[in-house]
Amino acid sequence: MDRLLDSLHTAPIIDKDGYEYLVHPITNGVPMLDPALLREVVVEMIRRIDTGVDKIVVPEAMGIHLGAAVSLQTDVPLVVIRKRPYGLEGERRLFKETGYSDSEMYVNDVDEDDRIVILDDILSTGGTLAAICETLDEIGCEIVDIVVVMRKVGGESAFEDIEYEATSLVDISVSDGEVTIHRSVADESE
Ligand SMILES: O=P(O)(O)OC[C@H]1O[C@H](OP(=O)(O)OP(=O)(O)O)[C@H](O)[C@@H]1O
Ligand SMILES: Nc1ncnc2[nH]cnc12
Repeated sequence: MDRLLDSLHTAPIIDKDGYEYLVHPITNGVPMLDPALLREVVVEMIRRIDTGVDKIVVPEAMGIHLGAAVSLQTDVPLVVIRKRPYGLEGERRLFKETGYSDSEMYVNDVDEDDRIVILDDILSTGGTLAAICETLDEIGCEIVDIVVVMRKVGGESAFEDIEYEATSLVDISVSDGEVTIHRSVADESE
């Protein structure tokens, strides 16, 4: 996890209307994503999921590179929850709130009884993952694992109100222009 931990200390932090926002290769694709960093993260994510599931589900946009890499390695099909509707039969709309935006997303191709792994880059206010889990529950899927690269700790999380647990590779806080690392999976092997 050296690459991920090092990259967190060098990532720029910008102000989004008072919200301290980390600009990181995994969460933004900016600064550019080193393949060795992506590989390190994806290997750790795959270690933490049941690869015998029916589908990997990721939200657009910054779940896509992670989901694509995990899908290639595991042969599990990838479903992307999109920010635009296609109007296809069975499409479901969800409403999500994050720390800096409110928006709609659209779920296609997830069916009752599907066994699902959800992946994403970051769990921050939890609004995105809470909305996704609620919608997959309504459809009648089984959410087997939820894995994120980073979890922001120290704030309120909508995700705490729901029955699922998310595994993170690293827990961070972002404050006064600095990232603090609270825990990482690297600690588990010590
Ligand atoms: O826990 P939350 O507060 O919901 O924040 C986490 C979400 O925020 C980001 O997505 P964003 O909606 O900014 O879209 P992007 O992936 O297109 O950058 C990120 O990729 C997560 O999906
Ligand atoms: N890149 C990011 N930095 C800080 N908080 C976030 N919440 C969602 N994405 C984030």
